[in-house]
Amino acid sequence: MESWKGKYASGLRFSFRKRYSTEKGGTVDEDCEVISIGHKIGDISYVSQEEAQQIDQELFNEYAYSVDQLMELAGHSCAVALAKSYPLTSLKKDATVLVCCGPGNNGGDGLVCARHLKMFGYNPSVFYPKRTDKPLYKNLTIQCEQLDIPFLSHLPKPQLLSDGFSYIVDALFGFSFKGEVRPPFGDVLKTLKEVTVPICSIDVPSGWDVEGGNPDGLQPEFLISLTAPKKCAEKFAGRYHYLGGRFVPPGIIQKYELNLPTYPGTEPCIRLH
Ligand SMILES: NC(=O)C1=CN([C@@H]2O[C@H](COP(=O)(O)OP(=O)(O)OC[C@H]3O[C@@H](n4cnc5c(N)ncnc54)[C@H](OP(=O)(O)O)[C@@H]3O)[C@@H](O)[C@H]2O)[C@H](O)CC1
Ligand SMILES: [K+]
Repeated sequence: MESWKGKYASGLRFSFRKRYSTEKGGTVDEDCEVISIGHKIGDISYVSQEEAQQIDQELFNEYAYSVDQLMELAGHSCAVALAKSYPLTSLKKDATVLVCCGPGNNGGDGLVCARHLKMFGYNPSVFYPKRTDKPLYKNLTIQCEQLDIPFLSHLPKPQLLSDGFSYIVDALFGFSFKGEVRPPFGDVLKTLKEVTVPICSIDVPSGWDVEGGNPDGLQPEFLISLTAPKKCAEKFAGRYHYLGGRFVPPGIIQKYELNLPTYPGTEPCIRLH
């Protein structure tokens, strides 16, 4: 398993060896590397809502990425992490998955993810209740439709969802979610809370405060943090936590003093726990 064991991305990097005492009186050594000053050794960074939005804007404005590019990389990393966590062979034969997409870029990640899941042999459907007219979203929608990915006109009841899908991808809201949830998404989140199949959240579990979480909200089994985990991810208690969106340049890592694990080989995502 390529899970994270205290290795960090590039930046001001140095390595050292930590020695632990064991209960039986022996010692265990652990090789560690750290980048940047200002974080406790071994800590991974959890960014605030403001930092996440600043990093996002810098990627577009200073580093000249387009949203389409980053969304494609982000959504692809989500599909890969999902395929690692829920391999086709572990699912019922038709491998049906529902991707619930919100009105912003988190929803766009969901549309990209649905397309890649289809390419990987899964059988995704999309629920996308609040659409925008922006060409990017229209194109992502057409790309899914051209792959015969069905778009549901309404969200079925929890029992039907639990019977009909192996897991549900939550791409409703990401790091720009603020305040009390507004219609029609209150009903959507209420339904998702009642399903018995795993909920898999992209970037932020929807309905959670981006920094404080939400103890009464969705409790996803899977979370993929994009770019860097948001503060609320410290409260994530599910089974699979991945980091994806392998596009953060060293300049951003240094400026924001991000301690992030090194992605192995050519992987677009890495399991944190
Ligand atoms: N740099 C990266 O890591 C990238 C991440 N990506 C993904 O983008 C999202 C953030 O996208 P953004 O468009 O900024 O915002 P969201 O998708 O989180 O949500 C915005 C929409 O949600 C509506 N909203 C906000 N709060 C509420 C609420 N309380 N109730 C209902 N609706 C709400 C908001 O509506 P407004 O009326 O307020 O405008 C927006 O419509 C990030 O998390 C990643 O998933 C990019 O794909 C690539 C770069
Ligand atoms: K989400």
